Amino acid sequence: MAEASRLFHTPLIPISNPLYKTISSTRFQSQSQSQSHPVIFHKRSIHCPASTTDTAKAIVTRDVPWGCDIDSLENASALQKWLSESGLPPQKMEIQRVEVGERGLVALKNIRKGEKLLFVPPSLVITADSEWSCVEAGKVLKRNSVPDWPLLATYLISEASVMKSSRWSNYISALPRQPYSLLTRAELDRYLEASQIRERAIDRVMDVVGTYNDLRLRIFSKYPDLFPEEVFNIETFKWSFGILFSRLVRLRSMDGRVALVPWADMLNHSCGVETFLDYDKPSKGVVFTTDRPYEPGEQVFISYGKKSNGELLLSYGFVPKEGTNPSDSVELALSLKKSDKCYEEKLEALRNYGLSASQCFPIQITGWPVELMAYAYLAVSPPSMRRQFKEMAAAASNKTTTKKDLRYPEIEEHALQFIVDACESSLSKYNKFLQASGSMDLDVTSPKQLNRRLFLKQLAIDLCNSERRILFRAQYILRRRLRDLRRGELRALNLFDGLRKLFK
Ligand SMILES: C[S@@+](CC[C@H](N)C(=O)[O-])C[C@H]1O[C@@H](n2cnc3c(N)ncnc32)[C@H](O)[C@@H]1O
Repeated sequence: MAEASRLFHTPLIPISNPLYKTISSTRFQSQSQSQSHPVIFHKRSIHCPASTTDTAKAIVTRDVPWGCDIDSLENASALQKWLSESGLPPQKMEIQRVEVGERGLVALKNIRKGEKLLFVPPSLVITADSEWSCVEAGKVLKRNSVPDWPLLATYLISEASVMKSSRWSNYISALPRQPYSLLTRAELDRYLEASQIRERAIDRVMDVVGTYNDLRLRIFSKYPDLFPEEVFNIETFKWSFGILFSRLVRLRSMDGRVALVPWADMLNHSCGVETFLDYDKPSKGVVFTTDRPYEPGEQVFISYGKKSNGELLLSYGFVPKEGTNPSDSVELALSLKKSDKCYEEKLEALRNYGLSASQCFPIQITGWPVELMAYAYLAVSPPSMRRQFKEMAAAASNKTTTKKDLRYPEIEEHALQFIVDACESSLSKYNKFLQASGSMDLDVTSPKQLNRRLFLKQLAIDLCNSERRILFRAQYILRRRLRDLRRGELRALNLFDGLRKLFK
């Protein structure tokens, strides 16, 4: 099984470091649509006293290049040229406009299965140890032990702000100006209303906002010459975090370091391949090994990991075609009923195993986890079964190794019906969203905003359809089980009746 090379579940801020604890209470003021538009800085000097290059001391007098439109190939060609001049060996692929993923790497020659490709040298890889154009800014962040993610996010902004003086300027210019991997709160409310992935997306935005606020409070405000607010602000942080979410990789053979790997990050994801990026010690470069052959003209893919469509949307801003992702799953929320006579007892049992009164379980097209059934048993069990609450809660938790596959025939029908009802209620949200999406207001003034909205709307519809499909399937299987169970009970009843009559 290919392990995900990409790392996007890492907490942005290690909890152990109190300085960078997430501010979970951070409130959003609707960060609004402007988030995704290039931020333009005028005539603001960044005082960069110990910079390595003369030009890095430069005064920022022009607009900062915050990437490009993702369908523009001009910047991608400049990137390709710069990379080969900077030590990237000759490649069997080049950046082209592609059908899947806008820009991607396309085979120029026959590529065999099992062939190693790329060989990006460490000198062309961006890590937390990369040199800063503004040396002093880097020193301040390191002195404050800023973890890798926020450090790299600040690094990207800092390098972008010195434009051509940064050695990464060709790379930064080719990055997308509008990463779709970090949506605004308003967008999440509007488009992800039906999906449970919305909660995770909100947490992610909160983490980014919290991280920025911490950095601002504890570092940026103390060094305004190094980190002027016109440059280091929440809009630019959302941009840089959006880039990190969709492009950062964890290189397992480089001690698990997280890195931006120019060129390699032009590879798009396919659910049909299992190969991923890693550092290759013998060749001293970042490579991947193909798991299928490619002909000239074919787009070459890697795997971003075994992720559901919702997770792919969350981190990368795309949804694979319906039915093409074998790792797809949907979160189904189950809740204890407040009217349950044993509500408090059940809740206590759940809490003892780190669960709560409302819990999500992943459902796949092939089935659901045993923990979901255990939770359903607990939710429907009558007071007479209170002695079993503890074992049910334990089995509902994935943190224990106790017997999971519990069966309580006396309440099985109830438990199955309970899950069917949860599917029903979830499906009605999807149906409502899909019905409403036809009349969704897309009346915006700027064409760029309109593009973004249309794009997000389509993503939301695709996600809804794929999640709904899994729920329909689960509901179908559950209903069949219920029918069989009821038929079995009826047959047993008839048999019992027949025997009674016989003995009369
Ligand atoms: C690591 S980058 C890959 C290069 C990217 N296509 C570019 O032009 O910069 C990841 C981004 O590529 C796009 N992408 C990757 N795989 C995709 C796919 N299977 N379908 C649609 N978009 C994809 C998404 O926008 C994602 O955020």
